[in-house]
Order: sequence, then C-alpha cells, then structure tokens
Amino acid sequence: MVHSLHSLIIPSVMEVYSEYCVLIIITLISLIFIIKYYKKAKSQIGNTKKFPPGRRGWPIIGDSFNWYNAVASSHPPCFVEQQVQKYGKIFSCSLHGKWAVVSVDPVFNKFVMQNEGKLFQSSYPKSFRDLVGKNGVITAQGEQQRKLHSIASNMMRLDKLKFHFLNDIQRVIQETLNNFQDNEVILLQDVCRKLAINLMVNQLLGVSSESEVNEMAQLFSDFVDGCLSVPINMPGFAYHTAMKGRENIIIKINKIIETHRKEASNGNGVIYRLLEEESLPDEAVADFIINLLFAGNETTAKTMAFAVYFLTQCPKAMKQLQDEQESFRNEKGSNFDNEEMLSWQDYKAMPFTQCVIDETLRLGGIAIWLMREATNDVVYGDYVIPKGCFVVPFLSAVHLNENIYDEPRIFNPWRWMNPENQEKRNWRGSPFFAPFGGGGRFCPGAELARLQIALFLHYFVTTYRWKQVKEDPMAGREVREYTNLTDPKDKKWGKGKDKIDDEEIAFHRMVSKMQDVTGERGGYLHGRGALDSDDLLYLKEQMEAEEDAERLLRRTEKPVANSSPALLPLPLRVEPKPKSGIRQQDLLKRVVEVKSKKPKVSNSSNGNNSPVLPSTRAMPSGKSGADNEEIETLLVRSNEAGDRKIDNPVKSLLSVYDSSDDDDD
Ligand code: HEM
Repeated sequence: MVHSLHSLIIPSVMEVYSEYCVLIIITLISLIFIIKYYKKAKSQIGNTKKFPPGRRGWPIIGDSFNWYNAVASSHPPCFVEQQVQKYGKIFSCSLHGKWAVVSVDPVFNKFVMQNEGKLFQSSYPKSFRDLVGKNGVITAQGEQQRKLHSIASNMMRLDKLKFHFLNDIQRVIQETLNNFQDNEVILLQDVCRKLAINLMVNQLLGVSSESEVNEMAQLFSDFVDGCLSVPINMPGFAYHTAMKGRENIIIKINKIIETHRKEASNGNGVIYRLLEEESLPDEAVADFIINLLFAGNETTAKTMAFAVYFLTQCPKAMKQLQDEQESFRNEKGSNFDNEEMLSWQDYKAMPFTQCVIDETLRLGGIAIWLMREATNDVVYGDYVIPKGCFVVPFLSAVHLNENIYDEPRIFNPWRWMNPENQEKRNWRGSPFFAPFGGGGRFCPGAELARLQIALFLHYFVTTYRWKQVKEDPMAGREVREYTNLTDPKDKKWGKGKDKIDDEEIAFHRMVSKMQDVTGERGGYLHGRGALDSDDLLYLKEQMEAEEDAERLLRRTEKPVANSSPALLPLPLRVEPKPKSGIRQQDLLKRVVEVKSKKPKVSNSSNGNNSPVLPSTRAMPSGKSGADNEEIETLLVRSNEAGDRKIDNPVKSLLSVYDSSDDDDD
C-alpha cells in the first residue's frame, strides 16, 4: 500500500518495512473485500484482450513483495527489467490486490503525466490525505489542483528565487553547517536532512531566528517521519505523532497569519507572499505550506547527500566541481567569507555543478516512480487500461536504460555536456529525463531545489572537508577510466554559429514549444480554446529553461572545441590552482593524518575510476549494495581558501552510508 507522495518519490527502507506491515494488516482485515475486488478486476481484465501482458504473482499479494524488494535494492528497476524482458516495455502486475500497469516506455510515461486530471489522476490513501491535508496541491484534483499548482509554481519561479531566496538560502546553509560541533560524528544524510528542513522552515514560513527554526524543524521532522509510517492514529505510533505535529504546525501558521493581519508584519517566506498575493482561506494556506514542506524536504535532502556521495566516489568530478566553485571565491577574494555571498550571476555560471546535479538526479533515483490511477478505460496503442487500474510510470528505469544512456550506471556528469544529450537534458519536457515528473503535476519546486543543491555544494566543497574511513567495495568492482564523451568531431551545432542561425533556432524552438504546450495542456485548452496566462507562464518557463541550457552548452563547449583531441579527455586535465592551494586530495590526506594513521585515503584507491552505481537506495536507507559497509567522512572546515593550515582541524565526522535503517524510524 502506498501511503504518500514521498513513498512514490523516494521509498526508503523503513517505508518498505512499513509497507509490509500495512500490507499484512490490510490483508488480514480486508481479506474478503480484496478477494471480491480481485475477482471483479479479473473479470474486467478477462473481457479486455489487450490488457498489457504480465504475470499475476501470488493471489492477493501479487508481486508486491518483489516490487518493494526491488525498489529497496541497489538497482530499483531490477524487477521491472525482468518483466520488460518477458512482456515488453508496458506490462501489468498485481500490486496490493489491484492491477497495475507499469511502464518503462518514455513516450507512454509522458503521455500519462500529460494526461493528469484527464485520463489519469494521482491517488493516495485516506490516511495520507488526512495527514498532508485535503486542501493541498498534492492531494487536490481537477481545477483546485491546477489552481494550487499554478500558485506554487509562481511562488518558486526562477526570477522570484533571486529576490526572495538567494541570500537566505546561503545564510541558512552557513548557519546550519557551522552549527555542527567539532569532532561530532554525523551521518551525511542527517546533515542534509537537517539542512533541507531548516531551508524549508526558512523559505516557507520566513522564520529565521535560530530557536524558532529549531522548534519548527522539530515539528516538521515529526510530521515528515509520520508520513512514512503505519497509519495508526494512537499514542505511541509515529503516525499519531505526525498528526500532532500537523496540528502544531497549523497553530504556528495561524499565528503567523494573525500577526501578519494585525501588525502588517512581513517576512521573506512563501507564506507572506501567499497572504499578500493570493486569497486562499486560512486552512488552505496551512495545507498549502504543509504540502510544500512534505514534497520538498526529503527529495532535496537526498539529492544533496547523493551528490556528495557520488562526488566522493569520483575524485575527478569532485576536483572539477571544486575548481568551479572555488573560482567564485578566488574572484571575490577575502571579502567572501565576511560579507559577500554568491550572486545570481555566479549561480548562472556553474555549468559543471549543474551537470553534477542532473547526473545525481538521474543516477540517484530520487523520484523512482509515480503512481496514477486510470479514471477511464484508456486505450493506448494496442492496449486497453481499465478504469481504476494503477498506472506506474517507472522513471528510474528510463534514467538507467542502457539504450538511452551510455553506461547508465556510471556517475558521469560530463555526459550532460555532450551535445547529443542536450535535448534529453531538458528536465521540464524530456521523456528521457524526468526527475521532476511532468505534465500537470510537474514539480513546482524544481528550480528552488536546484538552487538549494548548487549552493549547498558550493559551501560544502569549498568550506568543509571529509574523508571516507572505509572503502566502498563497489567502487573497486568495476574499474573504469572516464572518457570524454564530448568528442569535438560529433559537434553538429554550437560551432561557428552566426546570429541568423541563432534566431532561426529560437524561432523554431518557439514554434515547437507552442505545440508542446498546446499538446501538454491540450485537455485544458480544449475547454477554453485559447492559451491563458498559466500557459504563457509555462511557455515562458520552458523557453527560459532552454535558453539556459543553450547558454550552458555554449559555455561548456568552448574549452572542448578549442582543445585538440589529443588533450582529451577534458575531465582528466589537471590544472594547478594558483589562488587556492586547497585540493580535495590534499585535504583528505591531511585529514587522514589528523584522524587516522592510514597512509592513504580511501578514495585515492578509487583513483580514476568512475563509480558504478553503488546502491541507489543504499545511501538514504542504509540498505543493500553496501549493506555492511560504513564509509565515514571526516568533515573539516577550512577558514580561508588558500590557507593550507588547518585552523579547525576536525569539524565533524560524517558518514556517507548509514549501516542501519534506524534513521528512518
Ligand atoms: C531534488 C528535489 C526534488 C525532486 C527530485 C522532486 C520531484 C518531484 C516529482 C517527481 C514530482 C511529481 C510527483 C507526481 O507527479 O506525482 C514532484 C511534485 C511536487 N513537488 Fe517536488 N521535487 C523536489 C523538490 C521539491 C521542492 C524543494 C518543493 C517545494 C518546496 C517541491 C514541491 C513539490 C510539490 C508541491 C509537488 C506536487 C505538485 C502537484 O501534485 O501538483 N518539490 N516533485
């Protein structure tokens, strides 16, 4: 039984166990009901010859256990891949006593996402709806969902982020990281979780004082944990604590609303803009905030943690990212630590960091699959999907498909510099890369999440250092050299372009974008017959995204275009850093000297190897892939770029892997 949007996006091991518990409870209590439903569903399917093929699994339980074992494993799509080999890219199976059509077909996935609210809709159990609130965008359907979704998208639009969030995010990151004590042993995932929650509290509620942030963060944390638990609303159960957390959050939110109305107080949080710019009833305001909090918290935290994990496994990528990030500090000189922060221009000039984020989203499987229900009998190609059937676009399987990506289980941020991948890379509309979903439920927090992750990476890699205490055996299993995937010979565009060409491209893109928009939002348009402001907003966002991608490409192309093939591969180039003497390798060595007597740090043995996908589920959940292994990371703050002396030698100890599932409790 799926309990929450979170469980659809990032099932963790704890969640899997709670799924089992729920499954058993439901199976026992609802046996008769399920058998009835099963028979009904079967007769329905019996009548439709073209129901996608697939195995039926065990009675009632169907394939539920295989399914959850797979998504908790190091390679979530493994169950799906087996079925695909037997039955094709769209197949059926039985989950929780209900038929599910699972797809690894990018085009069908896009079709499902685009037809949200028309042929398909997301569906959640009542327990989850009660927890996140029925007035929030996640559980809302139809017109209400569209309205809330457009408010959320508008609040977190790219151009608003620079005014409302840029500096606040940096301040919260600095404060949160600085708060970890020297010699404190902290799991990396806990650092990221704490950080993500503090960011959410700050950005949604505009709360900035440390005590208030901590108080709200605790309530939020109770709430989020309960979303992943067995839905028993009795004292002692996490679900009950979460419901209490929800009540307390609502009390806080109502206080903010009251003070805002009485004293015209204003802050920088989304809530203030919501109150100023929109006219939602108070209870809808609370649910709106709670929904954003829920959807944006774990997703961002896990992406941050995965990014550091993958980078730690891949020293070349780490170095390139560190060089890119340190260049901003070098430009700003010693002012940086005191008063200056990264500017919007800086953020827009981080091509490699953006590649790292995209690669982390692709490989890390943050959004593994989406869950929908057919609202009608849907005919797609040769298939008929009966009304009421679950429909599961399995995004991760597309992201890890070797027919779509070269060496898909390798962390290779450079792949995104390859012009051939530029179209794929459009995470707003590409069928091949949809880490933020698509269609009417496309993640409204996507830009905010990317900004938070980029800024986190900046402060993390330029200000802290860490080391793996134990080696990851996975990294040694497959030894690979990075090869430059952006062979200049393959460059079809971007070279020698003149203005007219550019204009032509822009014009064509405009036309095709219009078609995309009318296609994607076709259902809405049919009713109204014309593009509305939402459509135009959407269109503008798409155009901006593409322009960004194009600018990024131009920037990233230059060095490759100018370098001869003999100098390839680009990622292997080692350049001295004139200003900042600090290098990850050096840092790691020195850290080892401080912490352990080992002559070499673990990642040096990793050398030029590109890490294989370790355990996409392992890092957040602490399970599988590297089950018994703990890679501890020593985090040390360096006070000044260029200062080779360690002023604060042992800031804190992080661990990339958690060897237990406890943290999800
Ligand atoms: C790396 C971080 C993130 C990832 C990978 C991610 C991914 C996704 C995905 C795949 C969906 C679509 C779910 C579906 O179609 O059923 C979604 C929806 C959503 N996301 Fe995100 N998200 C992230 C961060 C955020 C942040 C920071 C926020 C807000 C502060 C946010 C708010 C939402 C909301 C409100 C929805 C529901 C939209 C709707 O149902 O209309 N997300 N996210």
